[in-house]
Amino acid sequence: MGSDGASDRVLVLNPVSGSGDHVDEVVELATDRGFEIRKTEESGDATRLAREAAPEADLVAAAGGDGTINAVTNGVAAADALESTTVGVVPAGTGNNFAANIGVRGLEHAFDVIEDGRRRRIDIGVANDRVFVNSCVGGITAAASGETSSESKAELGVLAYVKNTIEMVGEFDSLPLRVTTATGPNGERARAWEGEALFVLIGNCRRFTGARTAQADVEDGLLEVTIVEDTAAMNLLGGAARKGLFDGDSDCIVTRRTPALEIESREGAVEYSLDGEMLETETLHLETEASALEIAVGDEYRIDPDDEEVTNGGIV
Ligand SMILES: Nc1ncnc2c1ncn2[C@@H]1O[C@H](COP(=O)(O)OP(=O)(O)OP(=O)(O)O)[C@@H](O)[C@H]1O
Repeated sequence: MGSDGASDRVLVLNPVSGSGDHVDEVVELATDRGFEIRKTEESGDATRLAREAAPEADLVAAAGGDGTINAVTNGVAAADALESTTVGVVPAGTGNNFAANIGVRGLEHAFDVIEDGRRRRIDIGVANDRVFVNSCVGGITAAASGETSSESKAELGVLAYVKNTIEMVGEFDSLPLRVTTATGPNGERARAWEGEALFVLIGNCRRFTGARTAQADVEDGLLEVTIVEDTAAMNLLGGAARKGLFDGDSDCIVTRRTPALEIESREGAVEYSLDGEMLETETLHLETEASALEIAVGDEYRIDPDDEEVTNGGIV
């Protein structure tokens, strides 16, 4: 307890995330470590609970999946407390992509990390007026974003991800989009892409290309944009997943790194998934806020995931 009676550490617990069997263990671990526990009772509670807790708490932890982390971060941002409040991640969801990307391996490990781990200030993505930490995806991926199998295979590369999602969804419509990316930190020299997209994938902490690691550099002030044109789907459905495509080295995959972009639909509203939480809009403005969020990270978290010396667990 703080001197004014407010809790220094609050845990926002989603009791229905994942398979819902984490509650007893999380409550025990959190109680032992002096957390005040606030359980969600319905959809939307996590943001409100975090917003109420953040002005007083030094740390607000989110126990749930990526959607709960997203909600808690939005709550801390809404309280205007990102400067003063650290966010902790307790992975109790289905996919737990964000937790894996910041080196948090399980429930007990999460509390050890909060206790002893490093603190890093990472970028957040802002999509219209909402925050995301891991990724924002539009297209058929958005519809399938709750599915673990598709999520975990993202590490295999963008085409494996696309192929898997197509198989899961069964049918899809491509999106007529115009995507304008800023190439400089202040938005100068915009570049535009226009066409039929099967997916548009924007990674903050998460990358969709076939790189060695699924974690993107989340301290570089840039979003990693991957647009998959619908010709890629045709190739895939014909079984022609050519190897070169996995690196984005293809006519049908456009990749950009940018601090800001705008996606306009030329045919009505598009559904996007922000860390698994849905948003429907015709125009989406995305930008990074560099170093905006302080989080507790595990040993396996890499500032630069492409750094050869550290991608193999720190062994040179
Ligand atoms: N008490 C509750 N009852 C019903 N729904 C809830 C409750 N608390 C949160 N939710 C809903 O849970 C969703 C978030 O789930 P979350 O993403 O954390 O878990 P998951 O889907 O199991 O995991 P992952 O995203 O890692 O695959 C939100 O959309 C939110 O509306």
